[in-house]
Amino acid sequence: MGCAMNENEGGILLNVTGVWKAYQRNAKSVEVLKNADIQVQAGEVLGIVGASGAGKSTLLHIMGGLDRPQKGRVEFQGRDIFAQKNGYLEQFRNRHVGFVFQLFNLLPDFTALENTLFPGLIAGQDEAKLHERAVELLTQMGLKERLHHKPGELSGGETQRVALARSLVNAPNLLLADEPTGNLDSRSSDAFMDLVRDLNRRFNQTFVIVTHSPRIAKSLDRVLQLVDGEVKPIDKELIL
Ligand SMILES: Nc1ncnc2c1ncn2[C@@H]1O[C@H](COP(=O)(O)OP(=O)(O)OP(=O)(O)O)[C@@H](O)[C@H]1O
Repeated sequence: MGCAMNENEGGILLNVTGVWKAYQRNAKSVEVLKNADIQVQAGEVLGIVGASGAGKSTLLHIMGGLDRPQKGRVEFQGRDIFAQKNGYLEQFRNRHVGFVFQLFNLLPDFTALENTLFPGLIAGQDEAKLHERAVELLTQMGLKERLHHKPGELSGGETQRVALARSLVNAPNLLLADEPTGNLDSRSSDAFMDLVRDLNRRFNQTFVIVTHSPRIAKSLDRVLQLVDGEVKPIDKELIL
């Protein structure tokens, strides 16, 4: 790809400590995260598994600064992301984190290329360089012939690869993916995970991937399990 991806050089990239999150439901408070801790190492591909409703998406959203915990800290480069001055959180989300969701979240009226450009335009990247990088990323994803197609004209696998290109356009330190292959057939899912591996190997790109798939979980560097609101290590060999 020929583009500097980020400055990940080992060590803890994101340090989540004592995170607590409860939702109000029918006038009752339901505790989803209770003292959840996660240390994401720079350059790893980390998996998060857990039963449906265990709080995986909630945790991922908090890690990416999309949602606030009631207690606890999320530290990036030694700073508590929720305790900084105006504008920090938006900047953190836009420049340092990339998100890939199961439902892709692409804008339907814009082409693959335009969707990929958006986060870079918001970040104020130089337009010519941004365009070059977006085309390069989409080409890398095997989408050179699909640059001007809208999401409705793409397959599920292609759409998800556009979402991956879009999430990488600002060279984020951390890529957070919530069930990224949940809607894909096994071939597209394998192709997506091959790209993840390739990005990790070539650019030391750090990933946190929430997955229900035992096959994907087993292929990751390290897997954590969310149980009763807490994060616990799990032996990959024991994942069925
Ligand atoms: N905004 C909200 N308001 C109220 N309850 C919520 C909200 N978001 C999530 N929840 C509840 O919190 C719990 C955890 O949800 P979350 O989506 O984090 O779980 P999950 O592990 O990602 O589940 P799944 O694997 O099914 O996607 C669920 O019981 C869910 O219903």
